Amino acid sequence: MKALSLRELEAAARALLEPGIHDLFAGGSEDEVSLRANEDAFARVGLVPRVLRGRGAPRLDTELLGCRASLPIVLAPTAFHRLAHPEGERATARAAAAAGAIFTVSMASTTAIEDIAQAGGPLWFQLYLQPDRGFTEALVRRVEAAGCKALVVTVDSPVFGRRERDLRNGFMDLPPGLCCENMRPLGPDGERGPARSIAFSPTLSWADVDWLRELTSLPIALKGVLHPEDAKRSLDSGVDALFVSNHGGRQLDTVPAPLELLAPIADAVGDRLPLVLDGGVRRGTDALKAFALGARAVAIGRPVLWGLAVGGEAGVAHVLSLLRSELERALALCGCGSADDASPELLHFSRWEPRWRTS
Ligand SMILES: Cc1cc2nc3c(=O)[nH]c(=O)nc-3n(C[C@H](O)[C@H](O)[C@H](O)COP(=O)(O)O)c2cc1C
Ligand SMILES: O=C(O)C(=O)c1ccccc1
Repeated sequence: MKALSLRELEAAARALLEPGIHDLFAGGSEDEVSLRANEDAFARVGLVPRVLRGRGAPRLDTELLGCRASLPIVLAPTAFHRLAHPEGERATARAAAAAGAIFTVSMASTTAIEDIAQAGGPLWFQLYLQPDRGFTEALVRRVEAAGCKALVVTVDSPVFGRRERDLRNGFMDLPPGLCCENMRPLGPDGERGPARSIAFSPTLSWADVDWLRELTSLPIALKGVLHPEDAKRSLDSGVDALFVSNHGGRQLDTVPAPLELLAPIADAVGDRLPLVLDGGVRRGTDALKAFALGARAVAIGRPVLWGLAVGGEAGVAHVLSLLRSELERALALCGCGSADDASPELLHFSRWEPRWRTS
């Protein structure tokens, strides 16, 4: 039976996945306060539709970091797709390409970027800047050669968040036969060396972003910027976009939902930087709320893994098709002809108190 919603797909994936893998995907850090906050934030904002605006069937196509996309929903970088399905990132990439969606490949992908690029769709590449600049530079060249259109530098991980589900389950590393394929340095004849582990470095600073800016002409997005002062600071480093993200509640716990932090960031950067929001986007209405608060696009993490687990390429295609039709419907019901038509006037923030008629 085909899932009618991402909620149904989540339940189907849970039933199929080995519990430890399910927890690895589903979990957040520490008390999972941020994890819960992400979805809750969308439920707490209401939509107040405008009527009779005659905007016609909504258009979803957009351009982001020089990439055309058929919808403003990006696949967020998530590690280890081959734990969800044997075809892993190849299946994800084929589904994204067929849907005209941008796929952000994780540095921790279990398929090499060159193999993922075979699918032919628009790709961005997510990078954890490594203290070994020589390695980072070689990887950037590799990613450029593979045809990736942008780098997404994750800046919310100076250390790895404490994921207590994984500690309890004893998930330590990938099983034999799987590794982070992009962490295997290429030799002179393209042969792949042993995989290095990904370093998370608390010494990274804006100077490293400046270094990367000099190194490549690819557009650069910073992922995990949540403070308006950091958003402003990023304007000085020549970056091209920001992902407003709390890493799906997997890094610092008790960070508020990105949806709640979006407006001040949009104020801080104005029209100078496009914003991509991720965390808890499960419905077309969620995406619409993010657009109304200043996001140019949203990104989805876990739903892609649910789709993969349930149906490989077809499962991911189903995720994208559900969200596409939900977003079209939400826009039409709000009287919007495109995501650009969404504005805060559509939003209702409840401070509801009963007021009784007394006379
Ligand atoms: C299993 C899993 C693996 C992830 N791996 C990465 C990663 O390798 N790099 C990264 O920047 N973010 C990673 N993220 C965070 C996502 O890019 C994204 O910020 C988050 O999943 C969005 O929230 P959502 O899952 O509620 O849609 C991962 C998230 C999950 C759930
Ligand atoms: O799980 C994550 O959130 C994540 O970012 C990650 C990064 C590297 C390896 C495994 C997971």
